[in-house]
Parts: sequence; C-alpha cells; structure tokens
Amino acid sequence: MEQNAEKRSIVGDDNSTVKRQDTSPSKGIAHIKPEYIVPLKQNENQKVAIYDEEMSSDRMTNEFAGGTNKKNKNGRGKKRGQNKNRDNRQVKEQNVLCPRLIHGDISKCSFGDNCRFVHDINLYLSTKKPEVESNIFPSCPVFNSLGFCPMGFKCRFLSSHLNKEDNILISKKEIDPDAQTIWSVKGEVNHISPERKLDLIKRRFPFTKSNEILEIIDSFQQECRDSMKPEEEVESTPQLKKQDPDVEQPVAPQVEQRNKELSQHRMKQREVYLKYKDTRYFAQEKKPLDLYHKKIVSPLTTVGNLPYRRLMRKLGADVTYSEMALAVPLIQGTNSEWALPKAHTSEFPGFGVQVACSKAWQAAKAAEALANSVSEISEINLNSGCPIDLLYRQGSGSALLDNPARMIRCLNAMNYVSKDIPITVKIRTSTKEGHPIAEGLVKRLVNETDVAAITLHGRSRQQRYTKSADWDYVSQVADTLRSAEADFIETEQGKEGRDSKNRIQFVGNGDVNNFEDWYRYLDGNENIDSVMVARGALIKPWIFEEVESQQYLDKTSTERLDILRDYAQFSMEHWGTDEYGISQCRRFFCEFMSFFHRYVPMGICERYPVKLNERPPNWCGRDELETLMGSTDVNDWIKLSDLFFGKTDENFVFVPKHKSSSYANRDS
Ligand SMILES: Cc1cc2nc3c(=O)[nH]c(=O)nc-3n(C[C@H](O)[C@H](O)[C@H](O)COP(=O)(O)O)c2cc1C
Repeated sequence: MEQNAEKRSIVGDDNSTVKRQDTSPSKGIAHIKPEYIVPLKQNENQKVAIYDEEMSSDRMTNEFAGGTNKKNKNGRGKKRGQNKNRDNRQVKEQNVLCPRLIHGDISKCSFGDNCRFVHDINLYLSTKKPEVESNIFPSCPVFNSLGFCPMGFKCRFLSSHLNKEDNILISKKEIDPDAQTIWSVKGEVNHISPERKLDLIKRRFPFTKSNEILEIIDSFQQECRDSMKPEEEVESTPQLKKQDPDVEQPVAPQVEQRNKELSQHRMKQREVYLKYKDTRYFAQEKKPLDLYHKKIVSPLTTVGNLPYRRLMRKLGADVTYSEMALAVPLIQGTNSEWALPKAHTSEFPGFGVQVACSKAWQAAKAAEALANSVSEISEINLNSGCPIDLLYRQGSGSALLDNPARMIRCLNAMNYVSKDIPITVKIRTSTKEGHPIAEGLVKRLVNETDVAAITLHGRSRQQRYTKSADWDYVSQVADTLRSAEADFIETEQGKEGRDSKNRIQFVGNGDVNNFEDWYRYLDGNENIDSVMVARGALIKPWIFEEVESQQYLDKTSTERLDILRDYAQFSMEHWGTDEYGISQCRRFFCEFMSFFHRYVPMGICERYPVKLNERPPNWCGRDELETLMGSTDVNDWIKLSDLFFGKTDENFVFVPKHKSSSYANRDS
C-alpha cells in the first residue's frame, strides 16, 4: 500500500507535480519537523545515502591488478569497475608554458629552441583560461597564506601576484621556487627524494633488511614443511626408491653427498628458525605508540586526502591515517602511490601510513622503502579489512583474515624492517557473516607478533555496511586480547618481550557517529583504548568538538561553509592553483560533498541524533545555503564548488567514487 502511495504523483499547492512520500514516524526514518519537510518534485529522488568503502579505484585497477584491463578491437583499454564512466582526462592547456618558465626566468630552460613548450609569456597569457572568479576567494589564497604562489604564471588567480606593467611576479618571501624543498614551505612532509624514487623504479633500492627477513621466513616455512615430511622421503633420491627394497643396495657416493648436504642445510635452517624467533623482539625498541583515548580518524581512500586530514587536525583530531597505499606500486616507485604517505606537518606525531599487500615480500619491501624514504610516520598499518573484490581476489585486505599465518608473516616481516616505526593492523570481525574469527586471531597476534595496535571494525566483509557494527563482539575481543596478553606475559618469551605497561593498543571501529557513541563505546570497556571514526567525521567534521564539549553543536550553514572554505584553502595549497590543481581541488571537493551533504541539521530535527541509516524525508534547510548544502544532487555540489574555485567548465562531469547503496539494504 505504502509503496503505491509513494509511486503515485499528486498536484502540489503551486500546481507543480509532486510525489507523495512517507513521513510517518517509523523505524529507519529520520524525524524532521513538519515545517522543513518538502514534497518531492517529479523525477526527483528521495535523499539516498549509506555509503560504503566499496569503490573501484583506477589506481587499483591499473597498478595493483598489473594492468589487467583488456583491450578492445580499437586497441583502447576496456575499462572495468564501477567508475568506468568517470572522465579522468587531465586538463590540458592550449599552450603549455615551459615548466622552467613558470616563475618567469627565461635563462632557466637549457633546451633553447628545441624546447617543445611555450617560452613567450605573452602568448601563453593570451590563451590561458580566464582568472578564477570566486565569491569566497577574491585573490590567490595560496599567495595570501604562503607569501608566494608556487604556480607562478600558471596560477588561475594570477592577477593577485603579478605586476601587470612589466609582467613580473610578486613574492613576499625570498624563496627559490624551483628548489626541491618547496613542499616544506607548504608545510608538507614525507616527500620521497627523486633519487630514492629512481632507485625503486630502476630496481636498485637496497632492500637489505627485507632480504634478510624473507630468507629467514622462507627457511622457517621450509622447516615447518620438512618437519611434516617422513625422513625417508627427504633423504632418498627418486631413482633409489624405484629399486627392489628386498635387495640391499650399496649407498651410492652421490646419495651420501646429498644426505650430507641435506643435513647441513637442515642445520642452517634451524639456525635461521631460531633467528626468526628472535626477530620478534625488535619491536621493543620501537617508538612508543599511544592511542589511549585519542581522537582518531580512520584511513579513508580518496576522501581521506591530505587537505581533509589537515582540516580534521584543525577540528581536533589527534591521529590520522593515510589513504591505503598498495605495496607493489610503492615498491615500484609509482608517483601516485608515493603521494599517499605525504602528510601535513600538523599531522605528525600521530600519522599512520596504511599499506595493503598479500604476501610477506610485498609487506617487507614496502615497509622498508617507507622507513628509509620518509621520516614523519608514527606507525605503519597493515590493512586486513578492505572488502574490495579486486584486492580480496589478490589475497590482500580482508583476504588476510582467511589466512592468519600469512597475515602474521606480513606483520613480522614489516616489524623487522621498519626501524623504530611500530607496526599495527586493522581487521574486521571475519570475511563471512556469522562466522567471527577476530577473537582467535587476536590471540595469535598476541602470541606470534609484536604489533603495537589492533583496530577492529565490528563488521564482516560480507556484511559491508548493511547492518550496525557489532560492538558486543568488539568488546568481547578486547577482553580476549587482554587475557591473552596477561597469559603471554607469564610465559618465558613474554617475560622477555613485553610488560604490562606496554600493552597492545586496542581500537574499536564502526558506527561512531556522535559524541554519545564515542563515550558509550569508550567508557563501556576499559580494555578498549580508543575508537576510530570514519563516515561520522566525513558527514560531520566537527564531531571531535562535540566529543570535547560533550554536547551536540547545531552548526549554522555559514559555520559549515567556513569548514568547506578551510578545506578548499588546504586543497589549493596542496594541489595548486593552476588549471590542473583547480580541477583536482574541484573533484575532491565533490567527493567530500558526497558525504558532507548527508548531515541533517539538528535544528530541523524532531528527534536527535539522526542515525546514519535513517532516511530523512525530503527536507529544506533553515536558509537557502543550508538547503543547498543538504542537496543530494551532484549538480548542487558542483554549484557549491563554484563558490570556491570559480565557474566550472560546462563539460565537467562528476561521478562519486564511493558507491552509494540504497536504503533497501539497511538493517531495519
Ligand atoms: C569512503 C571510505 C573509504 C574507506 N577507505 C578505507 C581505507 O582506505 N582503509 C581502511 O582500512 N578502511 C577504509 N574505510 C573503512 C573505514 O576506515 C571504517 O573502517 C568503516 O567505514 C567503518 O567505520 P564507520 O562506521 O565509522 O564508517 C573506508 C570507508 C569509507 C566510507
């Protein structure tokens, strides 16, 4: 009946055709004050939400899968995955200014007439896109905050730092704009040096520690395999076995030699096996990791970029994580992957780099490359929870939950090579719904690894976001961890390696969307050191302010616009204000909006808080801006982006990277 009513159209007061919607108070529906409920126009969709981390990243399809995109008849790559309609073409200028001339010094280009780029500044300026007309930033925001603009002539706010009479750039600071360290002026850390990156690309990076630990792990595994084989099988050659067993055979010299070699090999293996056991305790020499009651933002692919994390730091976060970086492209020195460990100075200490891998060699090499190339990392986190099919099929992410022995090898290998950087892990309850394995897994992690922290997302891989996180189970796992730890400390190994002050940090995750959730889960069990916030911090970035003040804060539309303004400012400082930078800023702004718009303002609600899986009826805000910021229409997000980055090109298309699944999936 209800469904029919929703489908039928009725005529509204203004004679427009409107759809009837269900606004009766019921479970799964956000309760909005009647004066803010507006009828849906025809063809307009009800606000749809519930996002999940499932997405198809082009980076993953191309690099992690080893470029498996099939080619079609025309030789063009057939795009796979959810985002195949995305237009990822880079913005190209009609005349490209020589990179050496961005700051105007013509003497810097050594290619002379052979240079394929434009050297005539006036020609370049005559075809350059017009200045950005931003309502919020009337002049170059980067120049205003840094005292110079790294984009020079290419800046789309050029007039604010150009002396028009003689075409000379203005700078308030004495900075060599071509210096490698320009990023440090921008307040960014963890840039790998070009030499190091080249070493990775050319495969001459010295993975000394990785090779050591991988050899040890190999021998250890061999030892385990051998100990399961019958002696005879190992020590006799296949030819001898074929002969009649009743006839005594003379021991051939080759066999004697082979047995001798085998026993020497065995002895060596035993040595390395003992060495492997020893590697565990290097963790005691690591930097201490303190997550106790810290305000933590989850690793968030795409949306958890540097400008967003900088914003969250400003808004009270203590700990932030990089987006998930894939081990293989890190080892290969891929630019896009090495962009991920970059951080803002405000993030350190308390910045973790997350890595996804499927095998110990990937884990070891990626961790060694990180530990030797970038310095401001508080922890390296192994992703063992990512549900994306592509990664799962390759044995990465949550696939490691199905293979704990492999996860342990990865963690121990990382621990051995990461110098003083502690190793941590993020897991889910299990891969299959209804078969939780985290409890058994943490026991093994206590006994067989030296991880400094474990984060548990209280959902299974199969479950994705369809049901609430199971906090009873998270709490149970925290208790199990503590008792396993207490038992371990009593053992011979434990006494040597760990003490009660140095406990493994345990962080719970899932559905922490407001300050009440935060305190409920944190105060509910003293074995939980902290909780991690993901979607809650995207939809309501001021969540930690609420945690601090222990009350809900009804932010006005202008206050929320200020948050977006900060984000836009940080984006332009990070990606730049040239044509390409602005398009990146706009794209990531829209990605952010795909979560930010889901905030239902407190002042229009009849009942608060609104749960993440509660569908609001179509609502309007207390002012026009609030309505605009709550719009589910991608075009409205673009309209908002225009306020900061000027009018967009008409052909700009935006498809959010993260899948939005319907309310039909929610747990009712
Ligand atoms: C857009 C998005 C991107 C995510 N990316 C990652 C990631 O890169 N690594 C990771 O471990 N988890 C990732 N997650 C999962 C979150 O870190 C978190 O575990 C999950 O969303 C549950 O927390 P929540 O209920 O507070 O959202 C992502 C989640 C979302 C919504």
